[in-house]
This record gives sequence, structure tokens and C-alpha cells, in this order.
Amino acid sequence: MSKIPVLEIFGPTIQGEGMVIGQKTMFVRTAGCDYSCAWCDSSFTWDGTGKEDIRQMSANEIWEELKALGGDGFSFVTISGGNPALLKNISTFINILQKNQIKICLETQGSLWQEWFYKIDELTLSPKPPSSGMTTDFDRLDTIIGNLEQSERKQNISLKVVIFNDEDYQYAKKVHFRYPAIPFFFQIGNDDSKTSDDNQLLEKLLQKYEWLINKVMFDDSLKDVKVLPQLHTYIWGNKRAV
Ligand SMILES: C[S@@+](CC[C@H](N)C(=O)[O-])C[C@H]1O[C@@H](n2cnc3c(N)ncnc32)[C@H](O)[C@@H]1O
Ligand SMILES: Nc1nc2[nH]cc(C(=O)O)c2c(=O)[nH]1
Ligand code: SF4
Ligand SMILES: [Mg+2]
Repeated sequence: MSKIPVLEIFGPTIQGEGMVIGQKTMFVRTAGCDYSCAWCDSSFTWDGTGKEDIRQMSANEIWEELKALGGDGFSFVTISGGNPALLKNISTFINILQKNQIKICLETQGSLWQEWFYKIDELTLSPKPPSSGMTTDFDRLDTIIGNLEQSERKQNISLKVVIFNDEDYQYAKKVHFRYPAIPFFFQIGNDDSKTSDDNQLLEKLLQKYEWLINKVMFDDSLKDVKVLPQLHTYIWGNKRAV
């Protein structure tokens, strides 16, 4: 059976971001990304620094490890990366989760399509703003969102754009107005994702969160949007695998 490159399996924890923030979940983090965002908080998945920790695992081995870690205490698994959408064979893992009545959440930037997206219960598309240094291929994103909308999966997807500055904010608005029917989340960016000084980080993130809330509050062109922090960083700072 074909293998999946896995960097982290952890949980139970809470989903710290986006459409199901607060949800109790297990996490599976795959290796490899087709992007290289300037501020990526999981750059060990693609910059070579996590290379030694990559495990080539079968879908069944991942499932067994999730059960060993989470026991009977979970019904939700979040797949993130890197970009899990690089991996066609995740479908075998998804089938195992579905067979076991586990709800599935996926984090991806929306640069690549996979047929197994149809099986994701909470699919977060997170196109990247200018500060990332990446360029969004909007034709690709149109195709992904179009496919899911046509298959009546609209209620299973959301858009989440990370904001570091005014230019990112303008980009986020452009994305929201392009897909007005898709639930939209602004997420505050963490520009210090390596520090271990939790108190200083928290203070900084709270200030930035307030800055972003104020922008949205006084922006009449934005009505039906949500503004969120990365909740897990407020609790555990930049700690990995939480
Ligand atoms: C590490 S990425 C992995 C999934 C996928 N590659 C993506 O970017 O959507 C998971 C989420 O973390 C967000 N993220 C990455 N670095 C961040 C940072 N420094 N501050 C806030 N959010 C960040 C991404 O935008 C994405 O929504
Ligand atoms: N608790 C927690 N919530 C998260 N939401 C998205 C994450 C990610 O790195 O994709 C993440 C993560 O790493 N931890
Ligand atoms: S797309 Fe996601 S994993 Fe890839 S570099 Fe950007 S934030 Fe990191
Ligand atoms: Mg993260």
C-alpha cells in the first residue's frame, strides 16, 4: 500500500483556527509544500529542517497511531501540513476515517485540487496574501470552489486569509468579494513564530488582533465576516504539536 509522508500526529487538542475553532480534534501533519510563505509557522514541513522526522506511513498505521494517542476520546481529525493536497493517496486514509464515523477537517491553501476534497466535512481554503511572497492562482481557486459548490458542498468550506498588514487586508477583501457566498475568516498573522517568550508574544498578538478587529468593525463594505486569532498560540505560544 502506498505511503503518506507524516511529520506530526498529535492530540487531542482544540482546533485553534477558523470555521471550527474550539473543536476538540486530533491532528495529522503531512510533509511537503508547493509554497514557501515568508512567515510560515510550519516551515519545518518543507524547508528541510524536519527532514529527519518524516515518517512514511500507511493510512492504516496513521489510524492506529491516532487511536493509540486519542483512545476512545475523539470523533474529529484535522489534516494539515505542509500542503496535504499534494497527496493523492490521502484518500485511503480518509476512507478509513469515514468508516469509523470520524469527521474530517482539512487545511490547505487552495493551490491544488484532489477528488477526495468531496469527502472533507470542514475544508479550510487559505489563499495567501502579498506578505507571504506567494501569488494566488485565482483560476485554480475558482475551479476548486466551483467543483465543491456544484456538488452541494458549499456548507463544508470556508475561506481564511492571514493578515499582517494593510496590503494583506485589501487582498483579503478581494478574495471575500470574489466568493461572497463562502464563509469568510480574517486571521491575525503571527510574525514571531519562533520566539519562546510566550508573554511577549501574547501581548503582541493581542495588540494585532485588536488592530484587525478595529479595521473590520469600521469597514462598512464588510458585513458578514469573522475575525479570529490563532487561539492555540494564545494558550501554548509557538509550541509545536499542540
Ligand atoms: C501551516 S498552514 C498548513 C496548511 C496549508 N499549507 C495552508 O497554508 O493553508 C495552516 C494554517 O496556518 C496559517 N499560518 C501559517 N503561518 C502563519 C502565521 N505565521 N501566522 C498566522 N497564521 C499562519 C496558514 O495561513 C494556514 O491557514
Ligand atoms: N491547535 C491547533 N490548531 C490548528 N489549526 C490549524 C493548525 C495548523 O497548523 O494547520 C493548527 C495547529 O497546529 N494546532
Ligand atoms: S502554504 Fe501553508 S504550509 Fe505552505 S508555506 Fe504557506 S503557510 Fe506554510
Ligand atoms: Mg499551525
